[in-house]
Amino acid sequence: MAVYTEVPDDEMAAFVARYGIGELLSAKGIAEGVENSNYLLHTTQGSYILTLYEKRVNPDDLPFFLGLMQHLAGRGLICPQPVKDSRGEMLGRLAGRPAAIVTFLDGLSVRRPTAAHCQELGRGLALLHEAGADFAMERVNALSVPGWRPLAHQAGPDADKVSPGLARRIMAEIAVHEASWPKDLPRGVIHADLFPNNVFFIGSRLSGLIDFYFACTDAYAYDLAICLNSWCFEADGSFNLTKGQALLAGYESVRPLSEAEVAALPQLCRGSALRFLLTRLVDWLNVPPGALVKPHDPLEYDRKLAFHQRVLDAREFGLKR
Ligand SMILES: Nc1ncnc2c1ncn2[C@@H]1O[C@H](COP(=O)(O)OP(=O)(O)OP(=O)(O)O)[C@@H](O)[C@H]1O
Ligand SMILES: N[C@@H](CCO)C(=O)O
Repeated sequence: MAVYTEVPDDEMAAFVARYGIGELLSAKGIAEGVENSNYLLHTTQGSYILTLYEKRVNPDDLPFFLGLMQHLAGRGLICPQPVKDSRGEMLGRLAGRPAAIVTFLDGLSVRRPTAAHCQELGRGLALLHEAGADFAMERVNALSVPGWRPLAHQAGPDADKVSPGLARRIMAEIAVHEASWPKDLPRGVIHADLFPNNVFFIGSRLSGLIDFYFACTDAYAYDLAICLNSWCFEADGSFNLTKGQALLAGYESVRPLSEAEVAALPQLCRGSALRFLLTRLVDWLNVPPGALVKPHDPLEYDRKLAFHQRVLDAREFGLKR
């Protein structure tokens, strides 16, 4: 994560003191990520992550995110667990922002996932879907089709400064999905941002999932599409069929896809590429002055979108049927 909000030392220590997690020894801003401000805390009792929720997080959604992590951890999924303060509250306020402390997970994220990592990830994603199936709360995916036109307007004509013709390409793509987005697919809790930086491994074994702040209620296969996009392309822009096959096989080893999900996968991949192109574009054009953040390249997702516009069948992602 990034650091948008600096917290004075005395405020930080007073905040941590309310949680019964020992005395604060150090608090370091974490430069990775783009969404919220994160600090790695060391206390006399161990390590924790402090998150201050920023612009894209609606405070009304925080009970969903924190409740979900608690629910998934209770179902045996390895994910951060929100820590309660002395009044039993998971959500606090620090430096003018909503804030929470969660447990620290061991493991490392991989920059260049192998097919074995993709297989583990696929399995982990399906386990997440199963573990979330009986979570009682719902959250609309604010970054699905109805959210794309407002994002495109936010970027406006400046999109063409990033790549000539981009504004027009985006509007044409939005129109395609508004007219034909698949409905009635199996749905439930999805992570919606399970990129390699949000998945930890110890050796080749998946050891934990983090960053549930885009989680929502949506089609399971859309989560798979997000992972195909973020795990299976190479740095040269090519799609790695072996990785796609491994990811899908890992997923189906736990939760086989229905025919409708298989048929919808090419469009879901296309829409997911557009979603990340749009949010990255808006962020690229609006870096807050002084923030410790490195925005992601929107054009990476423009190239992925171009790939998906030519895909006709999920077998082109490595699906073996
Ligand atoms: N519970 C945790 N345990 C260990 N490390 C964590 C934990 N939560 C976050 N981190 C560390 O902080 C970094 C940023 O966290 P995270 O990915 O949640 O930020 P973000 O701003 O939401 O990022 P993104 O760009 O993926 O949305 C991670 O890469 C990881 O190194
Ligand atoms: N994972 C996202 C950032 C968080 O939404 C991206 O890479 O664009």
